[in-house]
Amino acid sequence: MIVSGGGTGGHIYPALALIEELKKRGIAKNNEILYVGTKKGLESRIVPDQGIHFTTIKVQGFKRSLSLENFKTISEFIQSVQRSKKIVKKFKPDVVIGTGGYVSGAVVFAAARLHIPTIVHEQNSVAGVTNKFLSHFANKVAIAFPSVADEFPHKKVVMTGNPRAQQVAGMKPNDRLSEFGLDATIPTLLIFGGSRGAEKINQAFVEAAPAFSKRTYQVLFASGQVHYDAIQKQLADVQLGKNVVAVPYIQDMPEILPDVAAIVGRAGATSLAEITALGIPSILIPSPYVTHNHQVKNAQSLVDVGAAKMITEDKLDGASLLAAADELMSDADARQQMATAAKQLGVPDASDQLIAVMQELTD
Ligand SMILES: CC(=O)N[C@H]1[C@@H](OP(=O)(O)OP(=O)(O)OC[C@H]2O[C@@H](n3ccc(=O)[nH]c3=O)[C@H](O)[C@@H]2O)O[C@H](CO)[C@@H](O)[C@@H]1O
Repeated sequence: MIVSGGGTGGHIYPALALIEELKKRGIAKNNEILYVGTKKGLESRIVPDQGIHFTTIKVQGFKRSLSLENFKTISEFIQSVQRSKKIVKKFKPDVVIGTGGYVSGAVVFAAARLHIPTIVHEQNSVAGVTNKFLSHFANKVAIAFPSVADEFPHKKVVMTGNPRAQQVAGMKPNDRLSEFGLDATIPTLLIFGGSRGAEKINQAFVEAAPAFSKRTYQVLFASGQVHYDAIQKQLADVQLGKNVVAVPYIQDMPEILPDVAAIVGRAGATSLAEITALGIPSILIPSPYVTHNHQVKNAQSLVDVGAAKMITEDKLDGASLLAAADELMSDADARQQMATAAKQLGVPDASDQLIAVMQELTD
């Protein structure tokens, strides 16, 4: 199998979760799996760390408006398809799966041209540009939100959920918070802005940090790797309480999530798959910088059933973050109700469903 998806964690972790399940069930061995990404994307750090065979191609994203740069991009796309074809011909996979991001565009397109069975996985409630393009060539389009079905060729669509949901659904509380110097018996609020961090959320955290330090609940905050130095400088004059911990990135999120009482974060689709798989109450601050504002739609599906609260980014500052956090962390009953509502949206067998689609194509 060749897997390709990249740029941000939201496209990478579902692929890794699928790979983990395939290996666990003995369907594929490590040397039967190749991950194709880019050097620049987060995948070049995350995937090799997992011991998965990894190779890269060079790809560039399309600009929304027509520009000279686009011609360069088109020529690079053609080159990356050629390079992908070489990789596919050499590895000879039975199936190729794309989980989004520009890199998967080249790889899945190349495989489809070589008549290899292909699947694209769309995590979001609004179709990504790459997946929409690929849906014309791929054999199947696996989705995680029923509402996105209409954006793809009807006959190819299968609702599977997001494999990351199955990976976290089986996790139990295990006191991994102690590794951060926190006490797992005290309710803990996890704050992070998607896989790359979000400046506005980071800023609000810095403003609220002195007040968080006086609360009876704990706060674990991940700034995103690239923002960490700046955050440390800003926190230099703040006397952080023992109950507040700031880190650049949480490497092993599935191990941590069962121990957190609530989450403040973006509304990336893979984060939401985790939140609903485990039933974690959340305050969502959708990124306004994504295609067709899809994070608002992602978030709305949780808000509509009482599983989450939403703060729009323009209303976010230290005071509004603190007020929302205090409200949620002081009301265990409300958290329980939100947790129950969230869990009803979860798809804890998403990997099994996606594997069934793969097997159907390759049998
Ligand atoms: C800005 C952008 O383009 N965002 C998109 C991107 O988000 P992004 O890459 O932020 O994706 P998600 O929020 O969906 O997922 C983030 C993933 O990173 C993990 N994590 C995060 C922080 C950390 O410290 N450690 C860690 O492991 C989370 O547990 C989760 O598995 O892909 C998502 C899925 O297609 C889309 O819905 C988002 O709109």
